Amino acid sequence: MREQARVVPLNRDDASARLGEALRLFGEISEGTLSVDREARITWISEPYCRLLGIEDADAAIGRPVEEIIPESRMRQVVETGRPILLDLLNFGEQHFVVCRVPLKNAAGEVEGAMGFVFYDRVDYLKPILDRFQSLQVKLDQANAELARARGARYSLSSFIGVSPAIVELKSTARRFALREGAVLVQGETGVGKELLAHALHLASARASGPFVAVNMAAVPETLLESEFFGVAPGAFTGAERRARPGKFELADGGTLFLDEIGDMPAAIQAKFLRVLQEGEFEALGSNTVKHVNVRIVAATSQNLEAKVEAGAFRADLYYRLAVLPLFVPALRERPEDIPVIAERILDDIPKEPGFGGWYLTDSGLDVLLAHPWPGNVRELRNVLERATALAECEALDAAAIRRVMGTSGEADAASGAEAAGEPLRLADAVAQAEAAAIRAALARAGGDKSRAARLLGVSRSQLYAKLKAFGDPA
Ligand SMILES: Nc1ncnc2c1ncn2[C@@H]1O[C@H](COP(=O)(O)OP(=O)(O)OP(=O)(O)O)[C@@H](O)[C@H]1O
Repeated sequence: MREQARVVPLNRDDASARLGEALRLFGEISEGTLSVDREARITWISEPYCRLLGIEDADAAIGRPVEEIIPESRMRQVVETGRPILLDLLNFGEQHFVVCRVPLKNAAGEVEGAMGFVFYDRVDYLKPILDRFQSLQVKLDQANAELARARGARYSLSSFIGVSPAIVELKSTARRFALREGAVLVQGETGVGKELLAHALHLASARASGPFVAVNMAAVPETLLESEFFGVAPGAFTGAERRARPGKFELADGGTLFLDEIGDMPAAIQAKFLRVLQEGEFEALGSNTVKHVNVRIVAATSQNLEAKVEAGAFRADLYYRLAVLPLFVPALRERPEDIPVIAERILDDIPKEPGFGGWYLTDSGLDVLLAHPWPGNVRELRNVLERATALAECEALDAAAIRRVMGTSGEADAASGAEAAGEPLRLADAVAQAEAAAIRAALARAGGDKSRAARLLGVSRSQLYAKLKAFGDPA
């Protein structure tokens, strides 16, 4: 038996009597009823509604602000605006209710409170819409969970391998910096693990459960950087971009925004960026609404940013904002004691052949690694080991197995490995070798500045970046 709603007597005149009758009817078909006073404090709640909400003592709810009992309630909005919300979905924990909320007014038209009616899925005609809503909600939750996983940081400080005094000290400084809120600037040659360190900083910070969002300045075409960072308001452009799109700042709200290759940030974006760092606010493209975000910045560069500032190619004020907490990752050749431990970890991660015990370096193999200058640092070391294991005949990697994939120039190159092994050189490999050589020469002439190197090569920054990624060894 459904309980009759005990509606406040409203028979002061005909109109209020009719309203009272309507409310009673609503109360009869609804599966829960609630009333609040003009301060949105609960004045009455029906027993079925208490059961739906899992409330044992209805009296204990009386007099409490409605949000204390139903956090997502919008009854306060109804008493504040005097306008009903005739059809709405209310989330309560895992449950979703269809609700209807109406204001209660006195003869003078003043709001005295509000009534809310709840319809659960036992009401047949609501079942299809609730089922559909619930299945969409499940899909949305799954998509959000996947997105959060993809955006989350993957590497903690324990994945940053190193036993050299420089790395031990770097990790201890990073641990302290992680707990602070200032921007971190990670500097070091390409492939030394700056991105890995950025992930680790995020995971060791109070923001660890928030998003980790990365943007590579060199990989995004200059014309798209602004929308990438600040997002696009609905209708900002015609055609494909008609829909709103959040920018990386918004996506990183409550977490960390990692800016890789910060030295490549175009001057036009630098000014806008500085404003966000100073004021914590920005406007999406095509919008004049200011958005506020709480984002921690971790930036990385393999260029000498101070020299860029002196040359006027990077704003000094932005540099000081970014380099509040500076970290420097030394090159691999300056810490040879890290090579055996990093190599061991990399080999552990490489899938083993069935029946194999696992990859390992012989003394002569290790000597070759120790003698190499590693211009591409740990990334190059990883590539060498991956290639060596791909071509190796047994699990022991000796000097010959390593040299074979290092090429005569001492750099990792699968094609030259094949050549050395007497295998025919495919045209694609030959082209790739020539491209890699041209890129290395351009990077050397440009002092590691990828924008300049791209100009020298006559390609865009993003094209150069794509090539570097494809070669796996940008040095
Ligand atoms: N200390 C380390 N321990 C384990 N792996 C490492 C270490 N340093 C770097 N690596 C690995 O080397 C590769 C390159 O690292 P990462 O991309 O972080 O370098 P980077 O300095 O950001 O390079 P770039 O400047 O080219 O973007 C990654 O596969 C990373 O996991």
